[in-house]
Amino acid sequence: MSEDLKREAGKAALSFVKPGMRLGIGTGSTAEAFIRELAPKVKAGLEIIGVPTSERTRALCEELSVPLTTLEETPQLDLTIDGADELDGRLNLIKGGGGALLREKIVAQASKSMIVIADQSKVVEVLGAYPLPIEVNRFGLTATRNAIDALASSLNLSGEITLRETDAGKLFETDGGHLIVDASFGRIPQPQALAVALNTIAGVVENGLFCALADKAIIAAASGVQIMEPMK
Ligand SMILES: O=C(CO)[C@H](O)[C@H](O)COP(=O)(O)O
Repeated sequence: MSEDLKREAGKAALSFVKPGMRLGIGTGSTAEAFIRELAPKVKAGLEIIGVPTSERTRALCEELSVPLTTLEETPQLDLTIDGADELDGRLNLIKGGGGALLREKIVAQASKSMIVIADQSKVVEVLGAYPLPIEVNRFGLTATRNAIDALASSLNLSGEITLRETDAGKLFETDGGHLIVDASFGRIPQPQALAVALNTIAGVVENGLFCALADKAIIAAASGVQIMEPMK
């Protein structure tokens, strides 16, 4: 997505931010564009308090003087604004490309409402072209991968399951100290069923399928910005 489209999506999201709101603040380059739009409004007097979904987001908010709290101090939030790697017409999402899926899901679940910001290329008919991030415990990694593989087969899904590494070739570690495997299933026709089933595997900490969490998506395209609501 071009920087311009990210900025447009971020700017459009601002119109949903009201004075006094407790905001969940997402992770990723589109969420960062939103934070960069939010910061000057805060400086100009908009009163909000944010809960960041990652250490990366926390650092940017601190740098830009966006006031923060923790989910411990503020366990109920009004609105979360976050990016996504893919979304379908029902606003089921794949998230976790930036590795923050666990905190992102905890924050989204603690929010009365969630708005996704993305560009048109992320809207798909069926989720799964983007590899599904699954956060896993280090202990028993091979057993967990095997269990994910077996579960996928039982749901007629197949594809490579790779352990995420950093550009430097080290294991990618989440803010929670866990690892991520990326499952390239290609198509996930029943995301809710897969999300529930994955979380029955003990070594799975959380998966990147966000179902029935987003209320709206702000989709930026060259032709303009559109608001999507979940298809019934
Ligand atoms: O889920 C995420 C991070 O865990 C991001 O929201 C997702 O990866 C989209 O990122 P970007 O806006 O950079 O494309």
